[in-house]
This record gives sequence, structure tokens and C-alpha cells, in this order.
Amino acid sequence: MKDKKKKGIGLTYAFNGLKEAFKRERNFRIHLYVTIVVIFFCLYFQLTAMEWVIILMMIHIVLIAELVNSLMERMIDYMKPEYHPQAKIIKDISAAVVLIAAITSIIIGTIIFFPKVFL
Ligand SMILES: Nc1ncnc2c1ncn2[C@@H]1O[C@H](COP(=O)(O)OP(=O)(O)OP(=O)(O)O)[C@@H](O)[C@H]1O
Repeated sequence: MKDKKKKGIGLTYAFNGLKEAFKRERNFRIHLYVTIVVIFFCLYFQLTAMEWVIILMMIHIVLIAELVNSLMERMIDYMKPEYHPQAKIIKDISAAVVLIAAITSIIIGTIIFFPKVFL
């Protein structure tokens, strides 16, 4: 009974986290808008099941990377608001996580959509 209660509350906090990220993180919002456009593309071009799985995995990786980056930035701003070389390295590496996810998803998106659009 106690466990059940805990799970319910945890889910509420998780949804609140999503709400906060949407409200406060501009880049997260941009990624969500891009996600909606990509899903319309997928529907229009009638992707195969395997193509859908790959695109959904990439969307998921980019959104998770963006959330991890946001929480790193917030943790640094909370714990080390003044300039510090280590804080810079942490934030820069955190941004690199998003960059790698975004570059990979652009490459994969091009591989999947290029032949459908241009060939
Ligand atoms: N406390 C700090 N100490 C050292 N360098 C910092 C610090 N805070 C930010 N920076 C540098 O400034 C860059 C931008 O940081 P910032 O927190 O503004 O993130 P951002 O990438 O602009 O994200 P957002 O647009 O979501 O705020 C970091 O990547 C880092 O190089």
C-alpha cells in the first residue's frame, strides 16, 4: 500500500519535471516542436515499422540528452553560480552530449528521408 502511494507521487513529480522543463528550457521546447514536425513527416512518408523505431529512438535520445543538459546546467547554477573552470568544463561537456545526439539524428534522418524526398 505504502509502495503504491510512493509510485503515484513519484509519477506526479516526474510530470512536474516535464512541465518545468517545458516552461523554463527553451531548447527543450524547440526539440519538442521539431519532434512534432518529424512525426508529421513520418506519417506523410508512411515509414516502415523499422524506420519508425529508428526515428523514435533518435527522438528519445535527443530529448533525454536535452533534459540531462538542462539538469547539469541547473545543478551548476545552483552549486557554483560564480565562474569556475570546472563548472565551465561540466557545462561544455553537457552541451556536447546534446550536440552529438543532434548530429547523429540529423545523419540518420537524412539517410531515411533523403531517398523518399528526392529519389
Ligand atoms: N559557473 C560557470 N563557470 C564557468 N563557465 C560557465 C559557468 N556558467 C556558464 N559557463 C559557460 O557558459 C556556457 C553557457 O552556459 P549557460 O548556463 O548559459 O548554458 P546555455 O548553453 O546558454 O544554455 P541555456 O540557453 O539553456 O541557458 C557554458 O557552456 C560554459 O562554457
